[in-house]
Amino acid sequence: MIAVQEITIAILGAGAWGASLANLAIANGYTVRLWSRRGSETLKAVLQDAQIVVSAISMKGVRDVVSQVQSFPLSPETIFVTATKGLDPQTTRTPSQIWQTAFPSHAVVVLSGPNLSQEIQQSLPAATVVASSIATAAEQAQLVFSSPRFRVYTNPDPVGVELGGTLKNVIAIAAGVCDGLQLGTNAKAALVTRGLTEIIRIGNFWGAKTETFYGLSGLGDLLATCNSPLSRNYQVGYQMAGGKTLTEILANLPGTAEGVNTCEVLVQLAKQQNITMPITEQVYRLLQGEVTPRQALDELMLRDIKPEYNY
Ligand SMILES: NC(=O)C1=CN([C@@H]2O[C@H](COP(=O)(O)OP(=O)(O)OC[C@H]3O[C@@H](n4cnc5c(N)ncnc54)[C@H](O)[C@@H]3O)[C@@H](O)[C@H]2O)C=CC1
Ligand SMILES: O=C(CO)COP(=O)(O)O
Repeated sequence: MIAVQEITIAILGAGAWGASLANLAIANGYTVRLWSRRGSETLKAVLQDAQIVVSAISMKGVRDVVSQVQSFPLSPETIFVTATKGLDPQTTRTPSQIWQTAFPSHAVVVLSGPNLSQEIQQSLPAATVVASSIATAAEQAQLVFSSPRFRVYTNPDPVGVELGGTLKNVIAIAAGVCDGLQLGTNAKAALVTRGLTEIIRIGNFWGAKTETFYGLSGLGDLLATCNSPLSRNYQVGYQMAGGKTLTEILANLPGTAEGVNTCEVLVQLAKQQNITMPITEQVYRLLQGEVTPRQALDELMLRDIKPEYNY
């Protein structure tokens, strides 16, 4: 068995999440090299001899970074761990699908869960999920990040785990609007629950398992993000309810709110595939400036009455 000090982990993306993941692995004794496009280390030097490559790049940079990584030699044993929560606007692919397509013979692991980075940086207790079709790769990622303050579960449904983290960002924008308009606890519960129904509906289209969405990376992350002012996506909705424009909000937001772009991709896909996503549609119209927060609420409340489920 290799000692952890001999395992080198390259972390790509030194934003809020990349830095948090680096600290977790360093605390466990791993050799960690952190790369950012504005940092002093080259990508080549960071990738040299890395057994595990973790990507915490925001979605807009993933395809570019993947193609840069492709130009360097890597051992066939190198495992990729992706922690990005977004969708590629051009292909509607998830980040793990992009990594897997570029590196078809490598194991790819998705890391996703209710993980607000500021809480993790304070060593508050949290749990997450590492998912891969290759169980040993997920187990290796589990060892890298597990600690008495960070409980890591394995899971065999990578696309389900990844989509849970990605799709909840759109519902978190709606939750921010709900709180910003002071619509109450009943409204919030209804929104989050119907949001989960919407997530499952489109997630199933992608081939994700329904049960995965009831776990940490689905319901867990939905609850965390829809209830915390630390969430950037929640902040987008909350501040829009307060009358700010999207441009004003994004100009002052610390880091990335992936839900804004994810929403656009989802609306297109839902239209193409005839999938009903009323909350996502209203979030999209709000972000586009087509409706006010109050009009979006009315549109949702005045939809045709119907059964809760089509059993
Ligand atoms: N902050 C959080 O609490 C969590 C964030 N995430 C996800 O992790 C991802 C990153 O989030 P944060 O670290 O918070 O964002 P951030 O905005 O703090 O950092 C983004 C990182 O991506 C890099 N990047 C962006 N475009 C790039 C490009 N074209 N080429 C190279 N690098 C590029 C930036 O330089 C930066 O290092 C997002 O998908 C987010 O949804 C996941 C879990 C928790
Ligand atoms: O994904 C997250 C928590 O799990 C972070 O949420 P935000 O990107 O909305 O800040």
